Amino acid sequence: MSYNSADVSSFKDIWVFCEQRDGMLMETDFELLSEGRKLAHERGAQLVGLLLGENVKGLVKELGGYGADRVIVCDDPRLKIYTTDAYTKVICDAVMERKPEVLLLGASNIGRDLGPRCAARLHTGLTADCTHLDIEMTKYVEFLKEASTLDTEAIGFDMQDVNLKMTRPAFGGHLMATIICPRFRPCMSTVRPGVLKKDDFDRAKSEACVMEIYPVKLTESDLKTKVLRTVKETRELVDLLGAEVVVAVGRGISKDIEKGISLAKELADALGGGVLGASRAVIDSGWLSADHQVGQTGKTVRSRIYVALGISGAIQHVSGMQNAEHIIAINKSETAPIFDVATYGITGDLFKVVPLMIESLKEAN
Ligand SMILES: Cc1cc2nc3c(=O)[nH]c(=O)nc-3n(C[C@H](O)[C@H](O)[C@H](O)COP(=O)(O)OP(=O)(O)OC[C@H]3O[C@@H](n4cnc5c(N)ncnc54)[C@H](O)[C@@H]3O)c2cc1C
Repeated sequence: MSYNSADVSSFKDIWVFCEQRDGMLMETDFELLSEGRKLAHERGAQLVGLLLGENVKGLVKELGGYGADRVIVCDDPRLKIYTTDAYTKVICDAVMERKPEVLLLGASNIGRDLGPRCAARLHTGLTADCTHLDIEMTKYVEFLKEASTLDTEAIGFDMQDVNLKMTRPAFGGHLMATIICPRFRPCMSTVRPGVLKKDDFDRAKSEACVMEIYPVKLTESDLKTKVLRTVKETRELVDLLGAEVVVAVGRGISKDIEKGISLAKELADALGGGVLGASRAVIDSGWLSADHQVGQTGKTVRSRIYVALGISGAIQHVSGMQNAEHIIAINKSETAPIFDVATYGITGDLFKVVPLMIESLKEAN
């Protein structure tokens, strides 16, 4: 098999690594497929899911419903539980043989481990932790303005001049960097869970999706680690990603931490099954566990309601909650930047304002 990552014209199609754990697909898979669908449409390419695991064929139609034209299934008992060696080997084999133009992975713990390994082995570039993807069409549009035909060959336009634009926060989140990988393929990117919008499930697309079984070639020497047992953390983690309502606390609760947290929980309940979030200041101070963190180095939420209690609104926090539908900010400083993104802002002491909100909500219910 000849593989040369610099031979960019021999690569085509958009691939999405579809992560599953215990036979359950991740929400990020659907977000990536929905975005991948748009990219594939613009490139006139196929959208292909890459699914690794054991007995996972039953998941193919679900991936089709979110846009995959085809799903390549690598089914093997040695892929049941994720290991870096086995997954890297199988993915790189498939990529070297089929040569996709783009390979997208979720920036989950697994994606963050797997992406760089594969990129190094495939001799290509990777943009980690992206928040936005786009196809660079500028040159194409310029050509079309001059041309009288859509036939790119006839106008001498090289479609390989079209690049995937991968955007991610840089310099501590103070600016957004857009990165391209013009000389090598595939263009690889890990994308933060929750930032891309997932489409609705489409039954017709699901039915039309084609499954392809890829022969897994693994030998004992490919596997350097063995998972002996998996110990699940018994503590219940908060589900910020799927939450409809998030009430988040910041350093503004420092006057009485326990009271601040319990008020936030009470408000979350009064708003209807809300989930407790936090700024990084709260996590770094050890007041709440890391799974509560919202922001650039935490989770990205798209809740219907987001309440920020005593949070200043630093760019790194805002990048994780600005897509919420209704943002309610309570801060004692009227110049706090959180008010710039808030739908409703209340200037005041959270310890006085929140009990009044809870009371009115209880009365209204
Ligand atoms: C690389 C990098 C990544 C980062 N990632 C994240 C991230 O993922 N998430 C994140 O949140 N941060 C992140 N940060 C940190 C971020 O820059 C801020 O330091 C942090 O968000 C501040 O948290 P805060 O708003 O709770 O605290 P502060 O900035 O200290 O703000 C506290 C606010 O509370 C208000 N207040 C005080 N008392 C009261 C009261 N009684 N009632 C009402 N309001 C009150 C104050 O007016 C103030 O606005 C990151 C930073 C870096 C450099």
